[in-house]
Amino acid sequence: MRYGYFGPAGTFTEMALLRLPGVEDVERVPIASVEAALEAVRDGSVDAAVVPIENSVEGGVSATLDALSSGADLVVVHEVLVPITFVLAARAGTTLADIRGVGSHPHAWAQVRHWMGARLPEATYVPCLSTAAAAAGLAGDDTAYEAAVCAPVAAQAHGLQVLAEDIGDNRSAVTRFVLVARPGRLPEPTGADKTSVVLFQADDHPGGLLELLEQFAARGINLTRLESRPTGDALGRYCFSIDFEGHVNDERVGETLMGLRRVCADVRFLGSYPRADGAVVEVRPGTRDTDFTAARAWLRGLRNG
Ligand SMILES: O=C(O)C(=O)Cc1ccccc1
Repeated sequence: MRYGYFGPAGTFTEMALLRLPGVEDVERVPIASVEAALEAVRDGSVDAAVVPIENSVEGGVSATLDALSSGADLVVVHEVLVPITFVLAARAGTTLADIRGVGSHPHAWAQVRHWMGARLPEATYVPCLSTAAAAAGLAGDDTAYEAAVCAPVAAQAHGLQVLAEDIGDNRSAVTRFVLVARPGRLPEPTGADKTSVVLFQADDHPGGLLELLEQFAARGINLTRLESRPTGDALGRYCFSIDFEGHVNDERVGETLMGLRRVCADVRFLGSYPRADGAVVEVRPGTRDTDFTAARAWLRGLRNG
């Protein structure tokens, strides 16, 4: 098996990949952007790819959400949660006073803003493709920045000096990563599963979002993430990217998806997969599989007279 990941080596995404079960037998292929990593899955050059999707501080990773909601269908087959610790790294001999520019990934920069405001208020942010790419840049001598915000492993891998440790504004920051594959066999239901979809509505109308939410509420389904993303067609046109508890094989999830299919112009199914936190889904009274099958049998009886 070949797994692509948002690289180069030393990104937080590589750490997520290393936490996957059976990774010892997997060939790891670093790919410099999320879009290219997902495209490599689509064109078959890798079997699956790991990308960041959601951050407990910054919210959804737009590049991932947008690349999953357009183009050929892909599905999430696994999720991984990684606690994130940032360091400020620089070439040997650099002091805080020498730093004019700081290179990093936009999601990393957003999570160290307060630290930077307090300790390096004059420093300019230099956007880089990833935290590890920012660190790798410092291994050469021609960069528009003197320090990088990256993972401790990336600083170490490039022989950089760590000027400050644990500089994240929120010490309990966690990023959620997903393993994405071409549609095929679904992961088995475990009782602690999540399902992801992107919902497109035909038009903009009062109560449009409520109509979607009602489908979930009526079947006792708890949402774990809800984001609106521009469709790109026109200003004000949005789709909804949603994660919710349950597996597509659960009756209540199947009924919800059918309800959504009726009221949406398009429902893009992004997979059912085991939850990384293992939290068992609490099924509300009246929404168990047996409740749905009994209700269906009752209706069949009515129709048969
Ligand atoms: O740039 C990286 O190392 C990534 O994997 C993306 C990222 C950046 C910041 C927090 C979590 C993931």
